[in-house]
Formats: sequence, C-alpha cells, structure tokens
Amino acid sequence: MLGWVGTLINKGWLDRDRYVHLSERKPFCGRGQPVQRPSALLSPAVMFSTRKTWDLSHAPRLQELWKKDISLDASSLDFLMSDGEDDASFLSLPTAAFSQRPSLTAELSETNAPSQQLLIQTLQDKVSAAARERPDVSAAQRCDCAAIRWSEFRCLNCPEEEQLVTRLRTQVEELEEKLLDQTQEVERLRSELGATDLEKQLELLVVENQRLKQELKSCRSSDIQSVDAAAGSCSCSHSQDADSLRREVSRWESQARQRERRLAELERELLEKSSRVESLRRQLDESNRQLEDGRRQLDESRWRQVEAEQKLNLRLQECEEELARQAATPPRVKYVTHTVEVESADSQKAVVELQTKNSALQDQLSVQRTLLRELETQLHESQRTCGQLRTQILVYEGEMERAQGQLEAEMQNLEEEKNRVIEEAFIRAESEMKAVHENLAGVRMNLLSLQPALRTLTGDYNCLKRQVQDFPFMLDKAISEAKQEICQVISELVRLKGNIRVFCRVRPVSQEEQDSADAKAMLSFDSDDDAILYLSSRGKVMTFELDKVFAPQATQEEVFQEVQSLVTSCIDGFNVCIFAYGQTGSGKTFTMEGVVDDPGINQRALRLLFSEVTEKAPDWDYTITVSMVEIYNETLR
Ligand SMILES: Nc1ncnc2c1ncn2[C@@H]1O[C@H](COP(=O)(O)OP(=O)(O)OP(=O)(O)O)[C@@H](O)[C@H]1O
Repeated sequence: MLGWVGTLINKGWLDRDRYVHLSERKPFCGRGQPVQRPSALLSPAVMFSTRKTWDLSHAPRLQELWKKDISLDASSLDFLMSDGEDDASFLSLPTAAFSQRPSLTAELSETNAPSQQLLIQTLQDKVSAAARERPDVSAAQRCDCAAIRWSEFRCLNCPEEEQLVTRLRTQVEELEEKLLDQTQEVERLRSELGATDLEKQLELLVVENQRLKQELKSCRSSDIQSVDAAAGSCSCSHSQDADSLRREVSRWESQARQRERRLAELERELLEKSSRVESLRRQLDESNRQLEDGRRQLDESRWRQVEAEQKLNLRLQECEEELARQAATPPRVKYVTHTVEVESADSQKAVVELQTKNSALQDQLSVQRTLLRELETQLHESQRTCGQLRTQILVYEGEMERAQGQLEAEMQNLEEEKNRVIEEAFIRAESEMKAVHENLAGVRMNLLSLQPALRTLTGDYNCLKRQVQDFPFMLDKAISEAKQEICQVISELVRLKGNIRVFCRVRPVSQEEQDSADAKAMLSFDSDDDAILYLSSRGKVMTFELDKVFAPQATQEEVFQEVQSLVTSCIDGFNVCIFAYGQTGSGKTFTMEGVVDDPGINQRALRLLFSEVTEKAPDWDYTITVSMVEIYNETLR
C-alpha cells in the first residue's frame, strides 16, 4: 500500500504535502511496540484499514526505505505484503488493499469526478479478468482468490460501498446531464453560428447592397437627365423668365438636398449593417471560444481518463501480483479456508451480481464513449462550419468594403458633378439675369418715352371714337349745311348774274360778206373786258355792254360752258329758259343746234342733264319731258 501511494506521489499524481500531517499518527507498530515513523508516505486509507499492528522486524526493507526517506514502489508493496508472520496481519492485507479503495476514489473524485466510473470499472474489469485467466490454479489458490473477492464483496455490501455506488450513479447521472447540456450547447452554437441567421443576415446585406447600387445609379441618371434638361432649357433662356430659372434652381437644390439626405440614410444603414456584422462576428468569436473551452474540457477529461486508466492498470497489476503471491503462499490458516468455503455460494452469487453490474456499467461506459465520440464529431463539424462561416464573413466583409468604397467614390463623383452643374446653372442664370435686366431697363426707358405718345394716342383715339360716334350726326349736319351753302351759292349766283343774262356771239364773216360794202363795218372787242363790244359803223363807234361777248373764234364748247350751270340748276328745281335772238343768218341755229361734228347747246345740255340724273339715280327719281316749239312767220308750230 505504501508503495502504491509512493508511486502515485513520485509520478506526481498525488500531493505529497497532503500526507505529511499523517506522520504524527502511528499506523505501524510492531507487537505493541510503537514505531517511530520516519516519513510522511502514509495515506489515511492505510491507517483506516490497518487495524492490526505489524512487526517491523520482519520488514527490514520498509525500515530501510523509511530511513532513506524515499518513496516506495510496487516491489516494496510485495515485501510489505509477504513478510507478515502474523495471520491477522496477513488477513488484514487484502482487506486493507480493498478497503482503502473508497478513500482513494474519494480523493480522486475531488479532482477527477468524471473519471471515477471509468477508474472503478477498469479496476473491477481487471480483477474479473485476472480471476478468469487462472483456470489452472489449485483449489486452495482459488479459495484464496475467492477469499479476496469475498472480502471485497463484503466491503461492497457495507454501507460505505453502497454509498459509493449511489454516489457513482449520481455522478454518472450528472455526467449524462452535463453531456446533454454540452450537446444542447453545441446545438445552440450551431444554430447561432450555422447557416441560418448569419447567412440570412449576409444575404440581406448583399440584397441591400445591390439595392443601394441601383438606387445610386437611378439617382445619378435622374440628376444627369435633369441637368441635361436644365441645359436645354437654358439654351433658350432668352425667352424664359428669371423667376422660372430661380424656381428651377431651387427645385434642383431641393432635389440635391433630398439626394443628400437619402445618401446619409443609406450611409447610416450601412453603418448599422456593419455594426451588425461586427456583433455577429463577436458572437462567432465567443462561440468559437466556448467551443475551444469545451474542447479543452474534453481533452482534460480524456487526459484524466487516461491517467485514471493508468492508475487502475497499475493498481490492477499490483492486485494481480498480490493475488499471485497469495496463491503461491502455502495455506497457513485452514479455518479461514473453511470459512470461505462455507460462504462461497453467497460469494459466487455476489460475484454474479457484481459481474452483471459491471456489464451494465460497461454498457453505460460504451454509451458514454459513443456519445463522447458523437460529441467530438459534432464539435469538429461545428468547428469546420465555423471556419467556413468565418471565411464567408471575411469574403463578404471584403465585398462590403469594396462596395462601400465604390459607393463613396460614386457619391463623391455625384457630389462634384452636382456642385459643378449647380455652379454652371448659377453662372448661366446670373448672365441671363443680367441680360434680362438690361433688356428690362431698355424696355422701361422705351415705356417711359412712349407713355406721353401713348397718352396722346389714347386721347386721339378717344376723340376719334367720339367723332366716329358723332359722325352720322355730323354728316347729316354737314350735308344740311352743304345743301344750305349750295342753295345760298346758287341764290347768290343767280342774284349776282341776274335772272336774265344776255350773251352776244359774233359769227365769223362769211366769204360773201367780205366782198360786200357791209363788211366795212367792223366789230371790235375789249381785251380787258369780255362783256364789251365795239361797233364801228359810218364813222361812229358804238359800245355795247352785255353779260358775255363771244368772239368769232369762240367754240361751241366755250359757249356751252357759260350756260352749263343754268342747265344743272334745273335739276335742283329751278326753271331755266335759253333762247337765241338775231336776224336771219346770224348763227342762231348754229349755236343752238350746231352741226353733226360740233353739236350746240341743245345736245350738250341734254347729255349733261341725263348724265347728272344717272349719277343721282340711287337717291333721286327724275322725270324728263322734252317739248319743241317753233315760231316762224308769226306762226307757232
Ligand atoms: N359762228 C359761226 N361760225 C361759222 N359759220 C356760221 C356761224 N354762225 C352762222 N354761220 C353760218 O351762217 C349761215 C347762217 O346761219 P344760220 O342759218 O344759223 O342763221 P339764222 O339766223 O338761223 O338764219 P334764219 O333766221 O334765216 O334761220 C349758216 O350757213 C351758218 O353756217
């Protein structure tokens, strides 16, 4: 036992200091003679189980070891177990060897509770295997082996063993619950890091990125179109009003502000998405860290398991050696054999029960190992999935950074283009405004100069309008006045010329008259007055004053012109009479009738009369009657 404990301490599996205080006790003493214990290499299990005293005179090697203050190994355990002369000390060895197991298990459970079951199971398996692998031993040896098992079963049947089994079962249940919790935790981590939420978030981010690109493209195209439209409208800006240009510029500025607000919102959304990606990445890192912790715990559990297996193997080897030594030892105490034989049936039954329990525990252990392998597989799968997701996240982050860079560049270009267009529009608007102001000033000057003329024209227009309105009355008045004036003129003419006017027409001298004596009588005319006629006859000049004197060269037309007014006066209602008086051959017929080629007053007066009547026919109706009278030789015809 001391060698086993010492081996554990030398290998670093047990804490040496934990056993120092035990040196003050006196676990080993020989035959009532207390032995001063030189070292602290005793466990409480040994103290508890060693109820009989040992004679250290039969343990020179132990004394030597104690004096050297070194730890014991498996060989020292052989010595200790084989050198006892006292039967009681011999019998106490197996009891001590097995009864110390709960204490050891309790100590191990403090540091490695999950491996307890495996440790106990391994120990029991080794013992059972050792018993089965000795078919050729003698009956006495089998009896000794049975005695050992009986002692063990008796210890298992004790309350401490039952408590141990209960505690182990509780620990197994706790281990199962822990495995279940770890499985659920792994599932939760997979659900958090798996291809559900994270991929959905990434897909949403990609869709949002595409939407932002399309919206930016549409905004840029609409701005370019609006700029082109504005440029086209500015080309004919001479015909546009300055207010419309200002409204257009204000509208563009409003649109630009709206675009800027929209871009700010998009940037804010992008930042939110980036923060969301960052939080997801932190969650992923946290989950990976938890997975690493779980893996580390599993590694530690595995390591502890291996460690416990090594301990149990060592312990099993020691037990087997002890069993072999016990089997080789001659049966020194026969009654013990009898006692064992008496109770061998119960022991066999207990062995069967224990084997059944061992089988159940092995099954549970295999199940737990299977679960552990599945858990490790799931862990590896989760780690692989996490690696893939991490790679995808890096790829998406790179794409997002590139998209963000492109978006920022496009935003910058759009902003510069917008500023340039606005500046050009402002410049054009200012130039157009200047031209419009100049034109407006010229127009105002023209208006100022035209206002008096306009007022004059307005007055003239009003005057003309009034005149037009009064024109019918004025026309009637003018006609009346003209008629009155005409009547007055005619009256005055008649008054001036008299009611009877006398004209004198001198016909040319004929050829016959030139040869006669009468031709000497000469007529002369006054060159200054056409109403004077001089007649020279027989030395006397007689003067005749008439209304008109027509010389011989006077034509028919000239004579008619003199009487024409009289002819037309008859149209106005006056009575007129024209007649010729003179001696035969004086030219009356020639003047009144005329010749065919040169008509006289009658034909000319009728032509003029009918011409006037025809001209006034729309307004007047005339009735013309012609009558001819001749007085010849005092006869009227
Ligand atoms: N002014 C004249 N110029 C030229 N020839 C004229 C003119 N007057 C008259 N004679 C001619 O004198 C002639 C006589 O004229 P006419 O017959 O007219 O006279 P009379 O007075 O009518 O005569 P009677 O009383 O006999 O009828 C005509 O041959 C006519 O051609």
